[in-house]
Amino acid sequence: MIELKDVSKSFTLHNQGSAVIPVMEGASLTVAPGECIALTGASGAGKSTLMRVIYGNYLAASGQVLVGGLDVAQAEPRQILALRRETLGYVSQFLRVVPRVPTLEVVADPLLAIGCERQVALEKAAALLARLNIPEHLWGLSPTTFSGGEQQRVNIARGFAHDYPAMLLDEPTASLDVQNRETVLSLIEEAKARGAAIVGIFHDVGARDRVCDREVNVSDFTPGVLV
Ligand SMILES: Nc1ncnc2c1ncn2[C@@H]1O[C@H](COP(=O)(O)OP(=O)(O)OP(=O)(O)O)[C@@H](O)[C@H]1O
Repeated sequence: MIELKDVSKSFTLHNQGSAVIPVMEGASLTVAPGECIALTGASGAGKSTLMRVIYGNYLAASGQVLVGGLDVAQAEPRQILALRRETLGYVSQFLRVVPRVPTLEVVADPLLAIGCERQVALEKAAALLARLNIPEHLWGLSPTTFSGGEQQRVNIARGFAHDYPAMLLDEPTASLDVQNRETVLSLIEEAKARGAAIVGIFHDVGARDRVCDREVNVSDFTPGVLV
């Protein structure tokens, strides 16, 4: 479902004499449907960069980045937008809040975007918000004024609204209390059970051990490092 073949990435610092910083070389990995892999490696090793390359935020310098058969490294912007709508979900650590849009709509939005019937989308959004302990009296309000933890849980609800075949999870359990952490781990297990291929960054070792089938150490892809 997700397959990287010999991917490299460098950054060109245009404001610093166009210095070129190679950050990744020979990155290859495969994630099968129903499998969850954890990206590991020291701070600065390139975990977030690899996730952004898969999501199409960063363009790989060479190699293939296949998600559901589409090579993200070669795809047109409209193909990447369709991929993100239908196939590839991304749960980042922070909610990008749109002012004035009620929480229920924020969560239902990915389902409405793929043509799901409105009532069905709102019901699924409500079920997720309830599971993640967002009090019902907040569902009609914009999450702009919510606490950090509440925004994080709204973001997770939104990320799991559509049953994406592939998902990227950036520290999905960071700073959650025990009960909500448990709910998120269950959501990940359910996504795996329905066949989602998942790549995640988990600093929570207990969470990683529970939901991840394998670890991929991105330090192995650091340029100049012999493996
Ligand atoms: N937009 C960018 N421009 C220039 N360099 C970048 C950019 N993004 C990342 N880097 C560099 O790429 C390297 C990898 O960074 P990355 O954020 O992927 O590491 P990480 O493993 O996710 O770290 P952490 O665990 O601290 O979040 C770092 O040296 C970083 O400075």
